[in-house]
Amino acid sequence: MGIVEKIKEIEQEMARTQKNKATEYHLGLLKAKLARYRAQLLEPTSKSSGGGTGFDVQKSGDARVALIGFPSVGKSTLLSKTTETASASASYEFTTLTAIPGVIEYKGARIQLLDLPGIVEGASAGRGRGRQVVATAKTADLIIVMLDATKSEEQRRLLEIELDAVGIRLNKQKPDIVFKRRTTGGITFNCTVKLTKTDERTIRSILASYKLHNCDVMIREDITTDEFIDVLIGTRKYIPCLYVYNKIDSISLEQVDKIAHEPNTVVISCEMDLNLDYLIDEIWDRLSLVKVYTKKRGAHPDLTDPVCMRKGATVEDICNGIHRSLAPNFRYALVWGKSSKFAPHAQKVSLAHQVQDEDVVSIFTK
Ligand SMILES: Nc1nc2c(ncn2[C@@H]2O[C@H](COP(=O)(O)OP(=O)(O)OP(=O)(O)O)[C@@H](O)[C@H]2O)c(=O)[nH]1
Ligand SMILES: [K+]
Ligand SMILES: [Mg+2]
Repeated sequence: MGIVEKIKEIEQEMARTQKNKATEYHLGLLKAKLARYRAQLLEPTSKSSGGGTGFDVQKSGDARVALIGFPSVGKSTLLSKTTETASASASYEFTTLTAIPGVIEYKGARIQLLDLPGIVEGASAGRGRGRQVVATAKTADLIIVMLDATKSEEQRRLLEIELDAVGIRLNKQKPDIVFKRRTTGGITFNCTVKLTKTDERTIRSILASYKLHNCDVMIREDITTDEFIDVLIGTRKYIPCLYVYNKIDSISLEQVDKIAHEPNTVVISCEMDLNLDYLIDEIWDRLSLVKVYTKKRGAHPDLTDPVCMRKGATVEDICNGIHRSLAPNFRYALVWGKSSKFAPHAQKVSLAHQVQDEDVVSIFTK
């Protein structure tokens, strides 16, 4: 029996099994099995079997945003409207057949926007180019799930299922679990909160089913069985997501108003140029970018060419972004701005110092 059939079989068994306290343990085991088969299916061991990798587009700029959606929702139209790159758009489905990168320049950041082919239900299981599309989504810093405002709500859930199947967790934080493999010593299980959605027995049996007999598990959050499996598998990607409803020119004002109030949602019309500036501003926000100005000794800071970094970036990241010879020869840096302890004066800092938006940094080398 192939992996796909095995997956089907487990899914059927799970659907047959009633969800209650008595079956929780059994369902947990099935989930673990399912996750293992899915991982096998999606991460082929030999390169030649293909399918598991995304489109071969070089990452560029400060962050990557991927456009995911069904055919003809307006992905290419959005790329053409917001970047210098033109991507063919047409009323027929599957106009776009490959990944097309464009660049949004905004607040000193260069954001790569990736137009992708439309996907259909079952994309993650290898239908058409769908698998390549969802694999590419995994490389993004932000995913835009693009939807047609004139179509049913169902489309959103279907896309979420496809992304979930390749291990993408949208708008979720990595669960607060520390998991360490050991070579001896058995299983050490610690929990700092009361577990209401899973229990120690289920977790221990999942560990056993993965043949993990020596490890430390520390759980610091009221997690579900699925979340535990996610951390165990370790290849999950936690990516922020914006739901963008296009074509609001074709629905009523009441409908627009209702959609716009959903969380993580932006409503636009590419054709009528509605709300596109707001969308770009939201993209910038969700990427959690910070910009930092560099300053040479004795000179004014260079305000025309900021260095763009992800939130949490350190002085070391800045060094590496400028030139790889910088960090090895680093002596100290001076930082002005929000991250300086002595603001408005400078603070002398080391490589590990975390910068904040709009800081000015001077780097001193040996
Ligand atoms: N009414 C309306 N139509 C739009 C809007 N934006 C795009 N369209 C139309 O929707 C159709 C599909 O647009 P595309 O940009 O090709 O869509 P796509 O998502 O890239 O499609 P695929 O590449 O085939 O997956 C075209 O006929 C566009 O003119 C909009 O804001 N309102
Ligand atoms: K199209
Ligand atoms: Mg297209």
